[in-house]
Amino acid sequence: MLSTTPFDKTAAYKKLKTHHKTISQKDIKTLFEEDPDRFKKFSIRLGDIVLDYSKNRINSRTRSYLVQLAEESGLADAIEQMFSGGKINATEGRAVLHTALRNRSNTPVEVDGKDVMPDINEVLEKMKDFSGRVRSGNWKGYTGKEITDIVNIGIGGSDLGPVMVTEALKAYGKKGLNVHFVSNVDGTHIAETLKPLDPETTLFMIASKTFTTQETMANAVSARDWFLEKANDQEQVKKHFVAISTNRTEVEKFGIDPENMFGFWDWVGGRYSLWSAIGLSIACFVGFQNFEQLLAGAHDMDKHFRTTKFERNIPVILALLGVWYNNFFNAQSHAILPYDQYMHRFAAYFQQGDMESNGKYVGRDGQPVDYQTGPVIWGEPGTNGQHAFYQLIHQGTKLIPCDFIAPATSHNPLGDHHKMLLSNFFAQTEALMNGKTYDQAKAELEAAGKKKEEIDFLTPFKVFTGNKPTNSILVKKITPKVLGSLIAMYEHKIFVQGIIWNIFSFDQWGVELGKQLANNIYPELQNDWPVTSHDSSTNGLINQYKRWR
Ligand SMILES: O=P(O)(O)OC[C@H]1O[C@@](O)(CO)[C@@H](O)[C@@H]1O
Repeated sequence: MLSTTPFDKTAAYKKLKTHHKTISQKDIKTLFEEDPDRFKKFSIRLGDIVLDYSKNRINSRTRSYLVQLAEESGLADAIEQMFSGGKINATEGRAVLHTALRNRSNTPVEVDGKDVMPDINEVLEKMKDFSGRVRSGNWKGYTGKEITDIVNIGIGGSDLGPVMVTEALKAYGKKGLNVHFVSNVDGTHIAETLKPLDPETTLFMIASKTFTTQETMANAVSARDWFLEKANDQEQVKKHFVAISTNRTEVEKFGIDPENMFGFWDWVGGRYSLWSAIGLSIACFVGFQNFEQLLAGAHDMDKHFRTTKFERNIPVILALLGVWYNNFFNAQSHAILPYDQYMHRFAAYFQQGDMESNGKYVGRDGQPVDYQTGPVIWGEPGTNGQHAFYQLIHQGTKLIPCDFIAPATSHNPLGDHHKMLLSNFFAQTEALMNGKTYDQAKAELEAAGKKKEEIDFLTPFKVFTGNKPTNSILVKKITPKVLGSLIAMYEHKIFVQGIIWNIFSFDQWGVELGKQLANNIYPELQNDWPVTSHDSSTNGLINQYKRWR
């Protein structure tokens, strides 16, 4: 198990506490006035990605103390333990090796003394063959027709990654091959999805690491019923159902041909699994070569993360800035704002990635921590967010550090749209930093010819305090490779923060209690008798439901 000094017991923490008192007296605009060359000092270029973190409440001293915090937290060892298959998921006794799934260097990675790369490559070959057959039309349905629609049935990490990536890479999708995603146990989700589809040309991918998740199994049974209603022959299931899981026994019990099973391993966390066979819908949609580019991009970021000194290390810098605001400025959330409509599910993906990893209150020593851990992650694409919640980010009372992400080139170069989009991308971080002073607001109202009493009344509402921290991540274009690097960048940011907060980032015991209680209530809903087994609120709600249904 990793031995690290608890966060608030490090020497760096004490230095940062003292430093915070002085640096927080200066706003970011002043820091730029003192050192106009900040962009050069506080930006990092990695291939087609530039991270500009100069619009933050930091100077070189802040950065050096934050880097010291990372060093004191044992980060260097922790990184090596992860990449080399150490069982750092201690409460489940597992390694954490999503990095092996995209280890395009193919260097050996051992788990329990066995190199896992041959198994990984075998599954990749199977994915390549299968996706090639589906895309070429060689995989036929039970009436001999080609597949036109793929339905991925899964939830959490067995859904969010494929959804996000197939949306972000829609420009690479194969015409005539549609992907759909069913996750919610709410019957509406599968009912609405299947309405326009034809069982003869629909292929279901049942994606579930455990193959026991209630929502996924319920949806899988309903999908099979829908299919058999028309096919009316159990024998035909194997032409329209494949399974993606670690649980062969449950896959066979469901009735899916083991030949049609794409396996992965317990050292792949659900929220880190899109690189595994869980990415089969991605490979079918964008083609296996583009899926390999996605892996290659992530591998580039892995190599950067594993070999670059912390002050020039993109995931480490992002993680340390997050700790700076989370733990020294009491920011409760972090916004991810992609200025790219195809990336509209990117923030949602990292709601699970970040909050299921670092939404923990018990430290690695088994004791409750006495400091803040994982932030709330949220966000929407720009420019939509500007018309929804930027009011609060600009003039609210809460500090919300934001990551702005944008591609220099669009997949849809239509007129001046992209220039308009990027003008907003550049302007927002400038506005959040500089704000607008009282005198500037007043002068604008005077120039607009407003009367004195109106100016005196309105001016305070038009003042922007500024000094709102942002990171800008500018990429050349959202390609499979760049996207792979961006996803891995945030994965490693999450990892670094978990090490610094001295928590276990790769289990998710917090999702169990709700499931357990739902399993107790579900049988109570099978009849009309009033329930009395819960508190008055739960009893009251269940009994009102029974009266209404
Ligand atoms: O892939 P599966 O085993 O069906 O789990 C689905 C999701 O359920 C969880 O909430 C764990 O129970 C997520 O961690 C996971 O991604």
